[in-house]
Amino acid sequence: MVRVIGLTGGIASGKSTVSNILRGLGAIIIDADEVARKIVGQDRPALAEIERSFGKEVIFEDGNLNRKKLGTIVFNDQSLLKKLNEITHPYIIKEIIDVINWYKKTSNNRVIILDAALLIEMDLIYLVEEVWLVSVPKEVQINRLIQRENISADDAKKRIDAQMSLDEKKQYAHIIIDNSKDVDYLKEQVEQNWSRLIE
Ligand SMILES: CC(C)(COP(=O)(O)OP(=O)(O)OC[C@H]1O[C@@H](n2cnc3c(N)ncnc32)[C@H](O)[C@@H]1O)[C@@H](O)C(=O)NCCC(=O)NCCS
Ligand SMILES: Nc1ncnc2c1ncn2[C@@H]1O[C@H](COP(=O)(O)OP(=O)(O)OP(=O)(O)O)[C@@H](O)[C@H]1O
Repeated sequence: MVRVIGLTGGIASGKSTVSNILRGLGAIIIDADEVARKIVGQDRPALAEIERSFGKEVIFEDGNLNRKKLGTIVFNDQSLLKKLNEITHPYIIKEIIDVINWYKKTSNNRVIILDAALLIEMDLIYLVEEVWLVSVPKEVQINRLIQRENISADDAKKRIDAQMSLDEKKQYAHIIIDNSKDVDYLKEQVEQNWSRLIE
């Protein structure tokens, strides 16, 4: 049997860090950001739709998506973010379901971690048996985001505010992982939940 766990949390809350720990413990990771990058690859229909809606200026000369430019556009305008979601989400959801089904057919006795910032917003909860939520105080989240992306505090806040709030997400969570301290503290909680899961 293949089991599927949803891992969610705001931008830069620490989902990838948790996924890496879980991979080391034997989990299969499906990273929704990676899927989202794949479906806008060159010659993919989603990329053509983005070009039609957002114009040539979000496409590099070599045909690849200018992610930084498109990010700046959509994270400054809710209605444009909605438009981008309407184009990309159906492709992302289809690909995630296809990958889960492939693992279900080809694997046995494994746990899949579906790492998705927008797990709740994209209505993917029905695919998972538990929702694990990575929680960080907003100030810590802003600081980690600024450091990782090298962006301004203002841009970091805009990206955070484009997502469902942590309090709202908590209503859907079975497990809350506290990532306000160091990585050892994070690891301890992840290992505990993994042991409980595979017991
Ligand atoms: C806007 C884009 C081009 C910016 O690309 P960029 O390389 O700068 O960021 P990246 O894709 O690595 O995303 C980083 C983080 O931003 C946040 N984020 C991304 N898309 C969204 C969105 N539509 N709404 C809210 N937050 C988002 C997530 O926390 C994500 O982990 C890109 O994020 C995108 O195409 N987004 C739409 C697809 C999507 O919803 N992806 C998230 C799937 S969970
Ligand atoms: N406990 C921690 N202490 C210090 N830094 C941390 C901790 N956890 C994560 N980080 C750092 O914070 C940043 C965000 O973490 P990570 O990339 O895992 O978040 P994420 O939720 O996967 O982000 P995204 O939403 O963009 O996918 C990274 O630079 C990571 O190295």
